[in-house]
This record gives sequence, C-alpha cells and structure tokens, in this order.
Amino acid sequence: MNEEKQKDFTPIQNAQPILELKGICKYFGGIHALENVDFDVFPEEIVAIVGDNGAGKSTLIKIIAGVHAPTAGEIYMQGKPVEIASPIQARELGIETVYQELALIETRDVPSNFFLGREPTLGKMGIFIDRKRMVDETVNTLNSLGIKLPSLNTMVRYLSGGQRQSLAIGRIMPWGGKIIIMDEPTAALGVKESRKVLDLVLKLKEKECSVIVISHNMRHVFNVADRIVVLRGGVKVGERIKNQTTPDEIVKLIVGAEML
Ligand SMILES: Nc1ncnc2c1ncn2[C@@H]1O[C@H](COP(=O)(O)OP(=O)(O)OP(=O)(O)O)[C@@H](O)[C@H]1O
Repeated sequence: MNEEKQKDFTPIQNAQPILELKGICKYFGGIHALENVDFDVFPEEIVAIVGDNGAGKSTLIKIIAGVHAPTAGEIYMQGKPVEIASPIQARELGIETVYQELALIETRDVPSNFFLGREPTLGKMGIFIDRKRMVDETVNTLNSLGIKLPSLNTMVRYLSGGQRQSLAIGRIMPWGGKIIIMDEPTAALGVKESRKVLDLVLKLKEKECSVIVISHNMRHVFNVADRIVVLRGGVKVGERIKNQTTPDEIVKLIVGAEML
C-alpha cells in the first residue's frame, strides 16, 4: 500500500495527466520490485523518480518504456487505457527513452548516430543514404536545443561524456516523443557537463515535452524537477511538488524513518 494518502499533486490546475499508471505491481519471481504504485505525468512537466538502490526506479521506467510488462495494474495515456507491450509500441505512443548506456556507436560520426536505424534515403529505390539531409537535420536539431559539438565528423568515441549524453538526448527529438524518459542523465559527468545536460532537460520542457528522470543526485533533482516521486522497497512512499519540499525531506523519505 502507498504510505501516503493521495494529495493534490497536480502541477497545472485542472490538467489531465498525459500518462497515468494505476496500481502497478511488478514481480520477478519472489521479488516484489513494484507494489501497487500510482504514477502520473502531466503535460510539460519534469518528474524526478528518486530512491535508494533497488527501490524500483528502473523497473518503473522500463514498464513505461515497454521493456517490462507489469504483473498487475493499468496504464492510461490521455485518459485512454493502453498496453505498452514493447519499446516500439512505446515510441508509437510518443514515449522515448534515453538509457544510461546511451546506445551510441563509438566508431561512427555524429549524423550517423543521430539517425541510427532511421537513415533517410535518396530516390525511389531507397538504396543510397541521403547524407546531406542527415547533416542538415542533425545541425538544425542540435542548434534548436543549443547543443554544441566540436565537429559533426567527429567519431562519437572522441566526444566527452556530456557531449554524448546531449547527442543521445538530441537524437530522440525528430521522433516527436511527448514523454522523454532519462535514466541518470548526469551520472559520471563533471559539474559543467552536468549543468549543460540539465539545461537540455529544461529545454525539452520548453519544447512541450514531459520528462521523467531518474537521479541519485539531489542537487540535480532540485535543479530541474517540478515534482519528485520517492520509491522505497518497490513502494511509492512520497510525492512532493519541488517548491513545497526540501532535499532534507526527500532524503528522509528515501531512507525511511527507521534509518534516521
Ligand atoms: N530482470 C530482473 N530480474 C530479477 N529481479 C530484478 C530484475 N530487475 C530488477 N530486479 C529487482 O527488482 C528490484 C528493483 O530493481 P530496480 O533496478 O528497479 O531498482 P532501482 O531503484 O533502479 O535501483 P538502482 O538505483 O540500483 O538502479 C531489485 O530488488 C532488483 O534486484
């Protein structure tokens, strides 16, 4: 059972959630990774999911991303029940995921990675790749997000961690996703690079996307999130509007009263 009674966490008055999860359970054999979790995302909102190791954060986003099927519970998008049976279906529903591993190809350049798996082709036969279009669209999207990379011809292996993360985020934009999921986007990044990635997260909101972000970094969470959802042992133990809470309160929810 959720430990807190549902309060009014609606960030936008009278807005309908773009995504609603109700009573989600996920069991891996005897492991209860998620137990009766309700989770909403509103339009143009950044929601942070926080919790200790093993709290169920990744499991929750994998259910939204179509990687795992829930053991029980319902999912609604714009009020309509949906089944997210695969990552492809998630994409069709407008849900895009940037995983920690980023899934970039080190030995290929920026436009090739930007268009990975959806390369535009020339002519009716569709045999030749339209490199000019790839370069133009890559430049346009990166510019519109304020992403600066040293050169488009650079192999991804020579980009910094922050530049890779920016590329991995930027390349989801042309898919037109309305909900962007990010798993620890600032993990292993320095201060300056983290700042750039956090700015990019805020930019996605300006572009009318909603963002679900997992982070262990409380400062980063408080920098970007509108709302913070806390999981502990697979249970949602709290949910706070960012402006109505403190890092201290969130940490207490993460570790639980018994640890204090
Ligand atoms: N595929 C799986 N098979 C079996 N157990 C799993 C699987 N995925 C997750 N679990 C278990 O479910 C629980 C929640 O794991 P999850 O990865 O969702 O936590 P998390 O909050 O993302 O943790 P972390 O911050 O360490 O990544 C853990 O006990 C984990 O061992």
